[in-house]
Amino acid sequence: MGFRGFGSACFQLQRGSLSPGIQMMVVASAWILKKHFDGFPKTSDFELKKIELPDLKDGELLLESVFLSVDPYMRPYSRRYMKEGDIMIGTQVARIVESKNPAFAVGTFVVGHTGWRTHFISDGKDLQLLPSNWPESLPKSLALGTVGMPGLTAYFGLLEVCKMKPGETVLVNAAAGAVGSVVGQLAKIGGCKVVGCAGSDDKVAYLKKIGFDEAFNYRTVKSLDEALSKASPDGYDCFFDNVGGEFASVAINQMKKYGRIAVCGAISQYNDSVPQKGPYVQIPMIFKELQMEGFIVSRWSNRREEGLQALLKWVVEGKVKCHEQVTEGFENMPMAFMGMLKGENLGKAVVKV
Ligand SMILES: NC(=O)C1=CN([C@@H]2O[C@H](COP(=O)(O)OP(=O)(O)OC[C@H]3O[C@@H](n4cnc5c(N)ncnc54)[C@H](OP(=O)(O)O)[C@@H]3O)[C@@H](O)[C@H]2O)C=CC1
Ligand SMILES: CCCCCCCCC/C=C/C=O
Repeated sequence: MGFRGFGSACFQLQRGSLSPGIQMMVVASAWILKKHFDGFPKTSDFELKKIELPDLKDGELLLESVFLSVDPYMRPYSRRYMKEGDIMIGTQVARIVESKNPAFAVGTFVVGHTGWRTHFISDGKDLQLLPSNWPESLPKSLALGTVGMPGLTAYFGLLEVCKMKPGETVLVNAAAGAVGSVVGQLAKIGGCKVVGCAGSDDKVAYLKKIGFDEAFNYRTVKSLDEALSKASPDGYDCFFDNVGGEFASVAINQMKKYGRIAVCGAISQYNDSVPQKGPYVQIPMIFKELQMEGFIVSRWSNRREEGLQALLKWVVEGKVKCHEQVTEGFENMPMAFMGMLKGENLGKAVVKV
């Protein structure tokens, strides 16, 4: 596994560390969406704010973020679900530093969904515990990646949407990223041939290292159509689409009859101010009798434990390899987010506080 930058968590101020009876104010840092993104996000769209946290009430916990996730969905979600001035949406692995809730012990690590902030207060209801059999030696940051939401996206997208079967050929784009790298490895475990596309030669080398049968750099091939055809002359049974746009328009023509397309993401369109125009999907859909289904991973929230246990087992057994792109420092959240959108990450992009 390629891990970088692990170390101890950083405290800003720890309440309860002074003499009994003396309470220190905890000040959280938070990144705010100052201005809605127009095109590609800019540094000036974000603002770092300080938030004073109140004393804990009975039943509450104080948590400090240890790792925070930067994900593509934040770009389209911000426009749809956030207003200017809101804390940036997001998920973190956090450690409980103070507890007035007997169900949660100080020192426990959990996954929270409270956005880009260093500290927060919770009543525990919105927190997800890491699987109880999480090995001590396994980085907890993986709960944001391979053994977290992106891994679950790969797992349910392949099993339930692509309905992959042994012997089939699976195509995945953004293949060296958080979701794509798991898609390819799960498809191999499932007995498929796997073709992956990524945006640099280093990423292509990584895909081959982790077992992809064919991989190419979509930025440097002369013709995407020819490269797809060369990688699988008989076409594709399953297409796990993370990218959308022009890539998907070309790939759809290489599907086999009755092929299945899982529309997972459309990152090539997230920063468009003006929507892209066709080619349109209807003609290949009709003549190849394709199934094309969009999905959001939360559809399978009731099977989260099943997915996490399967992913955790494969990771522990070494059957699924993980790589993380770790950016150091909470102050670098916007940079890490923008870098991920530009393709600077290999594997899951996370920030270590
Ligand atoms: N439906 C769902 O429930 C979920 C959907 N998703 C979606 O899955 C996709 C992958 O997410 P995730 O694995 O977290 O992110 P990644 O770790 O794959 O990071 C994003 C990658 O996208 C690629 N990329 C960026 N811009 C473009 C572009 N214009 N054309 C082609 N590729 C581009 C870059 O890789 P490269 O260098 O190869 O270009 C970049 O590294 C996203 O579309 C995301 O929105 C993610 C989670 C859940
Ligand atoms: C506050 C964090 C909510 C996490 C939601 C994750 C859902 C991701 C769905 C992704 C869609 C497209 O990228």
